[in-house]
Amino acid sequence: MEVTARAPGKIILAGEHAVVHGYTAVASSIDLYTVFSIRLRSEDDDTVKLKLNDIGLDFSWSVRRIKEVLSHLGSPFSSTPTSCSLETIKSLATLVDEQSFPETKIGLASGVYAFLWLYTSILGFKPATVTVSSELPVGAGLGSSAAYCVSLSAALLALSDSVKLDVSQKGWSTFNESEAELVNKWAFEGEKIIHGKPSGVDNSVSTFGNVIKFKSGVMTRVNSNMPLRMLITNTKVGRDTKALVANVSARKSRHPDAMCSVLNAIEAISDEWSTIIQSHAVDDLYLSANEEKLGELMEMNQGLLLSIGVSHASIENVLQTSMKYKLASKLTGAGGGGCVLTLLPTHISGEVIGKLVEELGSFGFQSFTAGIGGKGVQISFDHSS
Ligand SMILES: Nc1ncnc2c1ncn2[C@@H]1O[C@H](COP(=O)(O)OP(=O)(O)O)[C@@H](O)[C@H]1O
Ligand SMILES: C[C@@](O)(CCOP(=O)(O)O)CC(=O)O
Ligand SMILES: [Mg+2]
Repeated sequence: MEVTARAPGKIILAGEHAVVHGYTAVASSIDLYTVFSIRLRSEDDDTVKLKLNDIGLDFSWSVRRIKEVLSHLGSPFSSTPTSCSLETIKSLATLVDEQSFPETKIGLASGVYAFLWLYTSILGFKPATVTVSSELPVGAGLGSSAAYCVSLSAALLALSDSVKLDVSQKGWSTFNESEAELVNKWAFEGEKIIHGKPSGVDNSVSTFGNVIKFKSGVMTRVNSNMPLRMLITNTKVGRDTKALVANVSARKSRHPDAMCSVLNAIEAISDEWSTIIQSHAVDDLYLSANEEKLGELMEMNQGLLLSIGVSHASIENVLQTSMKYKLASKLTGAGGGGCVLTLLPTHISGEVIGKLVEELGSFGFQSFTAGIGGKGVQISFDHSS
């Protein structure tokens, strides 16, 4: 039997970075998925194979070697989500180094550590072939790391004794609330390995889907009543969430009062976002007034993100280009490159959007739209082999 789990990426509508420091963010899932498939191998086949299709890397460890390197942990099984210690990360790095990880892709190694931690903690030392592929750009602000950790945790838990799923179901099925909570907690432990200090907003929205408000580890569902359309532009400038989050923390310790004011202002923007999208548009006039307000909030949020040091020349380029078409934009995710959101109000014509996309394309950027606010993590079972 093969288990497949898929988890969506996300856009942060307001409040990235501030949310790491306990201030509110509003985020939504998007209909681009990361998919993990796990096929258990027979017990006498001593290998765990990992195929990372998007980054073109394959790994193969013998179960015996994994056991040997992690022997200090005793039994790896844990029914409750557990953090990976620094000592264990070092051991996991040994396992990865032994497979001669290419120097040029070393920034991706933490995803493999997260895999090994979640795998051994949830499933123990079972031989298997594991494959991942994603529709999300990796490291571009659309929450690929969270979608990776959520879909991996979901597939592993589906094979463990911790959750009891109906494996005879056909097609995609969802987890119940407490199972989803367990998936979310394990995924957060994986995000910690990749990000250092994640807020938890990305793994929560990837697990539960839809639109959420998130503050100090607590998620609230937001009933969006607005038809939101965003153009997502990938500047293709690479960046690393862990480094950007650490830079903001360093700026906060250098200028605590100024940063506190900025982060409070971001929180006010997030709160207003959630109020506006929950309101029912009584007519077109009301809708376009609300769209205008959201555009202004995006401009203000972007200005504050610039002030905390996470914008980038490529992001500013997207902002200026979209401004020519009187459209508001902001970065999404950690910034420093990656993706930018441009609000597409209902009145905007397809022709104008086409022109904007073409102009952005002339800089080498790639623009696309995605469905906003769909389902969270899902699972499916294939009995054909
Ligand atoms: N499909 C994938 N295959 C391999 N690694 C992945 C994949 N998706 C995410 N990752 C891991 O997540 C990291 C990117 O996470 P991050 O810097 O938080 O950016 P984002 O979450 O915005 O895409 C990568 O360096 C890699 O370790
Ligand atoms: C910057 C931050 O708010 C969002 C990071 O999102 P991403 O990894 O860039 O998709 C960090 C966090 O909330 O954990
Ligand atoms: Mg991430």
